[in-house]
Amino acid sequence: MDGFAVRAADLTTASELHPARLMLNQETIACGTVPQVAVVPGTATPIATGGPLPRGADAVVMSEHSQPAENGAVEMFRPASPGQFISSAGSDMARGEVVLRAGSIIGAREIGMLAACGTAHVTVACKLRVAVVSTGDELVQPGEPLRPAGIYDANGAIISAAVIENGGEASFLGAFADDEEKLEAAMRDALASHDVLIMSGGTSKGAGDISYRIIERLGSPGIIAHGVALKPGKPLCLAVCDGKPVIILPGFPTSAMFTFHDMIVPVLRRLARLPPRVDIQTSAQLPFRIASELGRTEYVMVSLVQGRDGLTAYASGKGSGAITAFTQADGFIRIDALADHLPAGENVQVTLFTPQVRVPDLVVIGSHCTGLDLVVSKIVQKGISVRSLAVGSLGGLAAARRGECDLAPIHLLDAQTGVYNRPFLAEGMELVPGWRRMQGIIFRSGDMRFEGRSAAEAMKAVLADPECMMVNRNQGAGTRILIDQLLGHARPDGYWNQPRSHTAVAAAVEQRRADWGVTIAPMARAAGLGFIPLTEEHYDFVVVAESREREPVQAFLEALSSSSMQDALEQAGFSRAG
Ligand SMILES: Nc1nc2c(c(=O)[nH]1)N[C@H]1C(S)=C(S)[C@@H](COP(=O)(O)OP(=O)(O)OC[C@H]3O[C@@H](n4cnc5c(N)ncnc54)[C@H](O)[C@@H]3O)O[C@H]1N2
Ligand code: MOO
Repeated sequence: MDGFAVRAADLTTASELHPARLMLNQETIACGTVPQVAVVPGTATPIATGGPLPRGADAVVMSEHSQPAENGAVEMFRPASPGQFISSAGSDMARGEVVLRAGSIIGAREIGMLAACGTAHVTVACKLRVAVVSTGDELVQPGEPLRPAGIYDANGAIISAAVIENGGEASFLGAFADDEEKLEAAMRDALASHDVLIMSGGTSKGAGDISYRIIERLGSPGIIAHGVALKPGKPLCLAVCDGKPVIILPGFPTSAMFTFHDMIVPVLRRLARLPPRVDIQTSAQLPFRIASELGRTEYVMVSLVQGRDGLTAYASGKGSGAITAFTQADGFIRIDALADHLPAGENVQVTLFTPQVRVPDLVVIGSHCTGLDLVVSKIVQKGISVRSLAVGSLGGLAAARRGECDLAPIHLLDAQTGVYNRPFLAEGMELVPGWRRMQGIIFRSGDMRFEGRSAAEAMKAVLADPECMMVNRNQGAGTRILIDQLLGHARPDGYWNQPRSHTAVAAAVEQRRADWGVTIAPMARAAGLGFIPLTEEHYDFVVVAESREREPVQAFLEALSSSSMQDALEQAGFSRAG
């Protein structure tokens, strides 16, 4: 404390009425001042917080409890207990005490400890220098324009970040074309200046898959394993070239990531002297049956939602090439190599990506629509967290019945009544109108088989032209019902091309793999395609009764009905309900 160094025995009778009077010594101790004068009985020395205690003193009195007196004296109004406001040497750390153990990760707090001990240099484990290389003729770096048939290099960024997260120092050396000579030179350079080489792509059976052949020339013993019984990740290649690990991860980003975490992370962490990663698990129930390949341990990413009887784990089900599951999933489940499926209702252990389950404020499960993103974005801006799972209208209805979601967006036509959505409601469900989506025939602008024609005329032109190629939709899609109505018994070329999404239909026409298909107006607009309107589809929201009054649900419904949102939806090509 800022005050006076004293002898406690001098102040035993001090009080407001009868203060103790002490003579001031002729020095003031600031921090960093070495005391010269001893505090003898009847004296006090002014001292600053943190100043070293003079010989003889055994307590400090705060200046607030004192008052200057005449003739170089000071009056004290309170007794002091011996040791008061003094930290003695060894109270923080004793001589010989261990302050930091080998193997500790040095962060701000540990650096503080070292600095306080006066330690400027410590011996640390080197960060592994990890070279990251992507391979494939098709790869384009993020930020560059995507050329036809190009694919953005996601693995370079993913693997570099994952290396850093696990204690390494990543140098991303770029994406290399499938040119054996150049790739070999790049691999040799990378190995010369790094401790580990991690590549991705080109490890399965394709003509351009050359990297694993190069490894055999880079050093001994070479390839240790090529192919693992994992899904995703089968073609993983593990090698050691003259003492340095060389890894080729599969090209598909999901496959690359799972094998990286399963097989590479433990090695990197051990080499970096980091403790093993701690995986946190939680149990959940599966809403659907999941089929699995016999003979390969399968990892499936899942998103968790709170159901009535605990957590439900929705599988992402998008396959090795999909990247969105990473950000939408909460974790993954593991299916034994000897199981060919997991039944609906099965209890599973979910390994979490984050230390806790993130329970969202609002859960939306059902049919996806780009219009939905507009509404969701608006309430996310207000700080409401939203989990939106695209499982189709029927999946949404089932989730609503099980109490797993607050809202289920659906667009289901009841063939008997010709009424949308309402006939599908069960007890405890309410329908809130969403918006309408005009379905129609899409084509490339300028195609005279379609340009300026009615739907009937266009269909006549299509059926008269054997060169005209269509793209269909999957069974069960509302759009498929429309297509079948248009075609009657006709089966034009392309009929068996049956993708599962509006986006895929638009892409097929845009990229000239088909000349026409049926999708919604906003999709045609976004892809710059011509459009012949057919009929309007109703996209509405099932609200689960027990959620109706919840604040996030109210916020969603308010955002939905606001005039600014209705304008934004209209601008995006949707039309108002009702
Ligand atoms: N005949 C067989 N074909 C395939 C087999 C097989 O056993 N026999 N295995 C399949 C499995 S399983 C996987 S996984 C893939 C992985 O193959 P590769 O490691 O050779 O990968 P690529 O063919 O180079 O690429 C696959 C896919 O991923 C894209 N890719 C590649 N690099 C990147 C990157 N850096 N960022 C984003 N995307 C990337 C690439 O464009 C391809 O689309 O092989 C199956 N085939
Ligand atoms: O092993 Mo591959 O990753 O299943 O597609």
